[in-house]
Amino acid sequence: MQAPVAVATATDRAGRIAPPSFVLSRPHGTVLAHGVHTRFDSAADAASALRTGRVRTVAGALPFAPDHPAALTAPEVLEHTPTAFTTETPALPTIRISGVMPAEGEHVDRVTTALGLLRADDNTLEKVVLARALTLEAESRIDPEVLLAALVSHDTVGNGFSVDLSAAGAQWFGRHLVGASPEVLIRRRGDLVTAHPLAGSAPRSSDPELDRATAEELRASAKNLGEHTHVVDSLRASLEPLCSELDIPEHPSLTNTRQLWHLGTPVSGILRDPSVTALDLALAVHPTPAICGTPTESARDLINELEGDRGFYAGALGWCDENGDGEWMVTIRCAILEPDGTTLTAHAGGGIVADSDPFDELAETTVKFGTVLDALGVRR
Ligand SMILES: C=C(O[C@@H]1C=C(C(=O)O)C=C[C@H]1O)C(=O)O
Repeated sequence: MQAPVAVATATDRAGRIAPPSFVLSRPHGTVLAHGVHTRFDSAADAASALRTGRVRTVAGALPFAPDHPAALTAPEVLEHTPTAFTTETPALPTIRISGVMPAEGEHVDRVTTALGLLRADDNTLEKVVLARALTLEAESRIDPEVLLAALVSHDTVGNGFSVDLSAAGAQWFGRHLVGASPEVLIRRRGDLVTAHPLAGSAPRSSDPELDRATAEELRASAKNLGEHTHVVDSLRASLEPLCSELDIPEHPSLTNTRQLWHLGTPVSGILRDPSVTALDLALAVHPTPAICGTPTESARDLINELEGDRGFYAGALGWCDENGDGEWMVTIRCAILEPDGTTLTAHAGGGIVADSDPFDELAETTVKFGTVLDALGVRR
């Protein structure tokens, strides 16, 4: 294992070294936010403060529901390091599953309800992403940085994040969002805009032949290709007005995590107006049908009715610098750590279309929980 990355430090009022309020580890580098210059619970305010130069940089998380409070901070220092967050794999206390929300049968029922709407002759709903949650209990307190280290060291390419949600207000104070998302919502570097939407999933296998066969089956699956098309079409519609050139391959390619195969499409475009920042772009494309559905409003209403408030699950997290550059990930394969440091709530969901099977959908969420559960050594 490599030595930990050197991190610039900020101190709190008592002079203690404060941990970074935001860390996003990616294969090509890590971004850390230190100290707090301004907190924003409104993404629109943060976006306008960036555009007008009132703040130089912003990092944090956007919720699933665009009208709910965001957890964004203009930090004192936004630090970039050239590698993934490398660290020793930490020792973790025993963590066990303490709750399943809703019960598995209820998730199957919710998917069945959605299928009734998706299959109705007079219905316009084409896709909806339904999720469920697990609560986890640790035997002793865990720091978010330790969870981050565990997540990054379990991820095959070094993805991982930890975000202090305090900026979103009293309800979120002291809570942290931790996870390892494989999905790039949007990235801006100069006038180059890229995204890597994922939709369509199949479980990995330890048998290499079966693993390959599953991947090839996914690539040819009409149901999964259909799920994927919704996301690509939505990104095209959001990005076309903002980009002078937009390159979207006709067919998705295979991509994987330790637990899953996904269909993914590398999207790239050239930004028309250089004053549009990475945060503006994230707000323009979120929520995509990878985590919400098609049409957006009907899917969001159904999610609200069946699941209630998702908080920061299925939102976005990332950063934007003084040049307007930045990277935003889709907030999946994640959990919220409570201020007590021992309770976590993990979420996982999947896209439902007319030819989905409710039990396969339940199984897909179970595999997706694996990202967090495997990294934290939770026995199932
Ligand atoms: C919603 C999640 O994942 C999303 C849904 C996918 C699908 O339905 O196939 C695949 C990747 C993600 O865009 C999740 O992990 O919770």
